[in-house]
Amino acid sequence: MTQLWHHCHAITMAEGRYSLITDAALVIVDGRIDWIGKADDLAEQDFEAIHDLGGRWLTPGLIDCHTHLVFGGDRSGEFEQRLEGVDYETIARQGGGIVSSVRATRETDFEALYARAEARARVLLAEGVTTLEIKSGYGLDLDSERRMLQVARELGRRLPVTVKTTCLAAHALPPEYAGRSDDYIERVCETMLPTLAAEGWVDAVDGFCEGIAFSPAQMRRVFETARRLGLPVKLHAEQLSHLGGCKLAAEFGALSADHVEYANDDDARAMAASGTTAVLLPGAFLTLRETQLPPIEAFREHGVAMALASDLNPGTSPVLSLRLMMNLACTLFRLTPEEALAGVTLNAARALGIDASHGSLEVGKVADAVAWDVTGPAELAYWLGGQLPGIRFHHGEKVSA
Ligand SMILES: N=CN[C@@H](CCC(=O)O)C(=O)O
Ligand SMILES: [Zn+2]
Repeated sequence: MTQLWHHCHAITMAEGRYSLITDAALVIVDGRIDWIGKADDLAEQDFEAIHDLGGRWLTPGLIDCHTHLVFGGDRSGEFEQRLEGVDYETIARQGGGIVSSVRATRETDFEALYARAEARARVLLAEGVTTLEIKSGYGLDLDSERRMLQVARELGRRLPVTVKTTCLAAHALPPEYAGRSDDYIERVCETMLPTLAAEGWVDAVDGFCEGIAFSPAQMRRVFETARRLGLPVKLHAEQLSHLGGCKLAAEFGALSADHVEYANDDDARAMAASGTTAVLLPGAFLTLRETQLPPIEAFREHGVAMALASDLNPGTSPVLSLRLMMNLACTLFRLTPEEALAGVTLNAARALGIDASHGSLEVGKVADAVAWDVTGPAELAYWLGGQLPGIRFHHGEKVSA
């Protein structure tokens, strides 16, 4: 089907910059952008559908490239503990944290997991998200990890959103492997990843490289397995300390290294050389009251693409707003509003390995877009989250939340 979208100002985000086209028009053919430019330059032609965007500002659809939005239970009790001064690592070492979400998720059946995840996803979609990355990592056994990934895939089937799944079996040590982390990594590499990959549930592989999770050597084993399976990798790296996760990610050509508060100039050089995107997660930074800022200047200096994501999870980032992350990235990390918008569009697409087809309003890319009722692009980072009025398109289809 051939559509005309006109009467708008297009913020294309080509090359990660606004690359603004005022009084723009787009021709959409079968859900992809076939032409984009000044409306005055568009040749006369017939269209099956015409959308007058009423002078709104049109951006690429927002991409949340790091979420754990499938999980059972909640961790509000931990929130109270942290307010009483018990830190995240201590709670994890006491058997709480991720493992408490594992217990709750293992006890939750598919339909209940799906219902809770759908409710969270709908809030993000209402804010303008058109692509979601969703991780496993609260199952930590084959059946529960599979169920999480199946819920993620089902969200992409039932909702107007593109879902990319990531297997995060190397998220934490399950209770039944207490004191035997190498044995668990063996189980992940020899059984869980090959099985879940062969069944088609996995688009990428992730891990948590941290003192309270897995070592660089253990993550190396997981990455070698992912490489053998032909799967791209990403890594929760340098979140609470500097262990060398960013360098390992860069060595394996990872799509992204995420959190990266404790990354340094050397890490930035290595990530720039490997094309690894830095995924900044200000929701976790704020929730944990972290004080170590990610090396933003080093990322800028070495040309490391910076993405932003909600990191929606019950422990470190119980947040239901990607646009709030844009504001926090500006306010806490001093990104510019333009960098923040690139962080949730083209750079987020890079972090998922889909920037050939997503993340900017350019010919050949999917027609995922939002026509915002704002006075200009800076407003998208200015308002602290919440649903701004606008029209959302997914693959060229006008969709409600
Ligand atoms: N750090 C590791 N994983 C999540 C937290 C998971 C949890 O606490 O439930 C994160 O990205 O912050
Ligand atoms: Zn995470």
